[in-house]
Amino acid sequence: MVEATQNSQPCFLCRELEEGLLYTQGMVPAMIASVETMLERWTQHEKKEIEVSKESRLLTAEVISRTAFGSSYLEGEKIFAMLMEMGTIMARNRYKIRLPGIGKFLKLRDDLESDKIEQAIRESIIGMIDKREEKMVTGEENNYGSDFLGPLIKANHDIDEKNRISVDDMVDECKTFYFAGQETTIGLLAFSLVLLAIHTDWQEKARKEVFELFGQHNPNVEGIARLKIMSMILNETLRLYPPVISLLRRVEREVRLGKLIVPANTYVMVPLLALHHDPEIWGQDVHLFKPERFADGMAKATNNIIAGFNPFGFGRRNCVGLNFAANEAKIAPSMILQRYRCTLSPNYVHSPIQILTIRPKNGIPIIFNKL
Ligand code: HEM
Repeated sequence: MVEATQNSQPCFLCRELEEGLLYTQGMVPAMIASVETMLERWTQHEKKEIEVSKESRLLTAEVISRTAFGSSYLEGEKIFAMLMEMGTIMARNRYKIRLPGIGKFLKLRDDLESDKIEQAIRESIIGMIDKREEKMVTGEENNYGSDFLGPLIKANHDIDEKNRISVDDMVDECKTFYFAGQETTIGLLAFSLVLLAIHTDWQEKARKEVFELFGQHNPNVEGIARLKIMSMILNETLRLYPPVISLLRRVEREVRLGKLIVPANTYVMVPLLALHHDPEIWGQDVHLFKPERFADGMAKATNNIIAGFNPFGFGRRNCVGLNFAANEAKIAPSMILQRYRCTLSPNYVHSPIQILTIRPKNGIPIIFNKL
């Protein structure tokens, strides 16, 4: 079997917790409030260029801070900055070959720097946890909170050892949540806005759908589930610019893959980007933006090779944040389209680059004109 692999033994209890928390629709109001904060900022910049990748970074940070940690972006700002720094170091060292074992004795500058950042992130997260615990002890609150962090702390205090998670698990969970939840969603939001700004016919179709479902009101859970055009646009964005370009799996026992016999313990890379751009799956127009591919379902879009489209991974280690990301990626453009018509700035230079995830190298300047 080809199995998911991670650096450490996965915390399956944490995964169960994540699934429970992330599949709820209760996070929609916090997402809407975060988009409102962003749009409020935009009122100062109407008709001028807005740097959309920066805005997407702020928005996703605000959404995660509010939904997962019950705080505003400002409180989590330090952690986001440190994680970004850590991401840059990781990307810089990704393809460097090191002799096994030597890293224990010989620390390079980046190793020392990342150890320092990791310790500081840990301290910040433990600080947030301590604050919650203190409020419980003093009676200021009668639970640990209903966001993502609350149930993690509760699980850390579970009297049943089987259900208890360690402090390290809690810290790891928070880091994963901040990191996995932000970098990926920034790419989806930013590139979907680029494509809408270029393909104004699809922008109009999406706007029409948004007005039909919500009018001038904020998106609601029922309507979000019915956004068909928007879903097609987001799928096509994820196909062209998958934030995660490959998956890694370790083969647990010998397995036949087509003509290949793959021995146990081999690492197999699943190249999502290549699959998403394979003309055999998508046709000769594979490089064009054509959301209509997804109009009649996944089987039709992928020429019956459903494994050809997997932006969120697959199997039991697939992305737990899929619904969370889908909600956020539908809410933000819906609320933007209700207010603005957008066009790409002449200063835009198309330059997707992979730094852990796919992102725009030179930013995304877009001009927003009030409807
Ligand atoms: C456009 C947005 C996103 C994309 C494209 C994406 C993609 C992915 C992919 C490809 C994986 C690896 C899956 C595999 O190996 O099969 C993954 C894992 C994961 N994602 Fe996402 N993700 C997104 C958003 C999010 C969000 C918003 C969160 C949390 C709020 C999140 C949390 C996670 C976690 C915790 C894992 C690890 C799951 C595990 O190993 O059990 N992701 N994601």
